[in-house]
Amino acid sequence: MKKVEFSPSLMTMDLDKFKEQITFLNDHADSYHIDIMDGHYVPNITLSPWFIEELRKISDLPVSAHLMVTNPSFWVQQLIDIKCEWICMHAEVLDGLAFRLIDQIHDAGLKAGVVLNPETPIEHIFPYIELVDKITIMTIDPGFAGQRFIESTLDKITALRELREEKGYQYVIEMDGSSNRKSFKRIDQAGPDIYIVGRSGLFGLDDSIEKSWEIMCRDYKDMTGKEIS
Ligand SMILES: O=C(CO)[C@H](O)[C@H](O)[C@H](O)COP(=O)(O)O
Ligand SMILES: [Co+2]
Repeated sequence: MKKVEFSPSLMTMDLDKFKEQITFLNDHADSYHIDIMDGHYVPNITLSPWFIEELRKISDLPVSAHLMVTNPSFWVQQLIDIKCEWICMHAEVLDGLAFRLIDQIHDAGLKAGVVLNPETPIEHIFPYIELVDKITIMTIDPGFAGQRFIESTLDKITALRELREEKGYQYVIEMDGSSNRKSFKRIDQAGPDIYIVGRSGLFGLDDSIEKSWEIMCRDYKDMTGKEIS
């Protein structure tokens, strides 16, 4: 059974404890989730390629950029330039661009992901599903932490797992949005490979990142019976 991975969403970390939290998470998390928003695709602005370069000064963990932007071509090149391991684009802004950008990311030796909003069906990406390395299912409306968990989106995770099994596709499945004690059980039943954990599932649990991680592990075990190794 492949190990489930946990990827902290650093837009929800405590920036006044940046070095302390990253130093601890380097030994516990599987990767970092970096939300890049342009204030247009979503009404918010958060992290950036510059933030990734600052992070890389004290971390070697893989970085996955979640692009919530209207013009992905602009941001993809910037992320290629800094060799961001995973570049994940919203399917809703890829019409006429998907094959070109996925090729561009792969030609740079990096991994291409696609992200689906709650109302976007998995059928939307069928034309290029066999090309992507990761599919992220938004379990909330994008743009902010603390949003309502949309349970019906979990059906897409189950469908993607079954499709991967049936067709032999290679993508990993990631969930993004309000994963925490209240939702872990239902998310686990859907079966993603990667959990994004943000304020509600990790950083907001305690003032100490060590304690927050301990509480998250306890919450996950209480709700799923599984250890976060
Ligand atoms: O994409 C995002 C928001 O649009 C973020 O990666 C996460 O969903 C967000 O950080 C989740 O935080 P929460 O406290 O679990 O809501
Ligand atoms: Co995200």
